[in-house]
Amino acid sequence: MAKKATTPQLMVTSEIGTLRRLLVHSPDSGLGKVVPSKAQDWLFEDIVHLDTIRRKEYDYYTKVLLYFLDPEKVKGKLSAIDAPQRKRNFYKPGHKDFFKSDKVIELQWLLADILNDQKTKLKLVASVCALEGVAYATQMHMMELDADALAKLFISGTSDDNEMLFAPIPNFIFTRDIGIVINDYVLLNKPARQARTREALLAKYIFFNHPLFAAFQSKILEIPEKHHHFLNPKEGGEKKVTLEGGDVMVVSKDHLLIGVSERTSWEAAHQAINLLFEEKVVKKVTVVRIPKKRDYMHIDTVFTQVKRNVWVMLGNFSKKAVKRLDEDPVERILENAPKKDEKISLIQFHHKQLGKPVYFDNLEALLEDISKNDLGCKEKVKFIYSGNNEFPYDAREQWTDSCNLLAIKEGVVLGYDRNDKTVDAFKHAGFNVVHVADLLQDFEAGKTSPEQLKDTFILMPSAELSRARGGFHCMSMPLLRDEID
Ligand SMILES: NC(=O)NCCC[C@H](N)C(=O)O
Repeated sequence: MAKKATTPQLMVTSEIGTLRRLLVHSPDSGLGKVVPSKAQDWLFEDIVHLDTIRRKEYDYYTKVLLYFLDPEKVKGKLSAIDAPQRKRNFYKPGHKDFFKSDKVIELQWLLADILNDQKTKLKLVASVCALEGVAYATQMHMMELDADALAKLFISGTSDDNEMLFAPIPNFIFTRDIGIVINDYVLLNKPARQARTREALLAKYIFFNHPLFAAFQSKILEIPEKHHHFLNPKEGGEKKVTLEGGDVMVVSKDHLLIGVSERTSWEAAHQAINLLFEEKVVKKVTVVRIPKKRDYMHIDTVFTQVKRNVWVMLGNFSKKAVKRLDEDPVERILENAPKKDEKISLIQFHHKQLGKPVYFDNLEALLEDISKNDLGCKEKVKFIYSGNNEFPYDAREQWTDSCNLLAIKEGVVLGYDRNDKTVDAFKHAGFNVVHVADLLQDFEAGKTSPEQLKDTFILMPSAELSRARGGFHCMSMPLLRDEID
């Protein structure tokens, strides 16, 4: 793709405008190398079965994305693509039959592209080897590899002759967390966890070197560390500047949400606000502070947007939960005393009145304000709750990403098929629910089309994927969405 003239387009002004272009990464062989003793360090909840996660789960995601964003690649061809003798070659970056879409863009493909340039190759080999403590002789050997083999090695950690040279980066499938497009800017991430450091390095090289982003070089933003941070005696302490894309949501062209969470620090939110206001990227930033908990990780694990007036969220941050505490003083004292970090707090900054922030009491109040005041929505704003807000399904289903949905166009979302109570709540709210396999069959049979779909929850198989602890919002980095009027 590097040498082809592509129309470089980067523009995301909402969470729900029709998706036109995104970055993805399909599960590579590194996921099949996660061992139980490293699963937690590598941020997986369990080990996964590679063939199942690919063939029975993620490949459906690829197909449905292509059907919506780049239909010529798949329309009328699905049974041939999936024929056993084709050995999934369509889905394998580096294979001659790979789908090579410039709408559903595979990161490994972009990485191989930039590695065709000798100077970039030299720099990136040196950087990866320094990061992973690779011996000099191996580094020299890596310089001999061709671009496809090297890209594969950088991601999976394993060479073509099956030698594991360094750890895999199994979380690279969660492309949301490598960077975020805000209007026509790209904000690069600073991962909080060691296991995701190589992802950030590869992403940085791709954004600064791939022709797809050539026109946007001055708009790639890196969050600065604090001045003289290296002199700070508290290494790894509270003041670390870390920010991951799951904590950044572009809810309108003027308004950005930044989560402060297990992964994104106050310090990073602070630096990002200054930078974005300085560059005039947005006019308003709301900081959504959530408890630092593995269950919640990023703000997109507790809420996402479905339509202008519909949101899915976890009931713990609802006004009902807040009100219940207000009405029962004993509970409030008990709730607040031992773990005051357990509540959500919402503070909104306007670039012209930085000293006068606006506070919201609960998540619904903020989301309703966005729907009505940022998006001009006249209809009643609706909230669909994880697990239909019934204990214990609310917590169980949030854990398996009931709140982490990807809007492929307004009202049409992709989510896991295992969150039964949440799906029931969607039905109750008037949404159609369809399994992706049936939907693709209907597309192929011409019974329906992406354009015809409205208010639909597309059920995606999830037994293995959910063990990696992220949903389709996490598995997508939108580059281009239509503006919503
Ligand atoms: N945006 C997201 O919420 N991403 C999910 C990342 C899951 C990954 N296993 C992690 O723990 O970083």
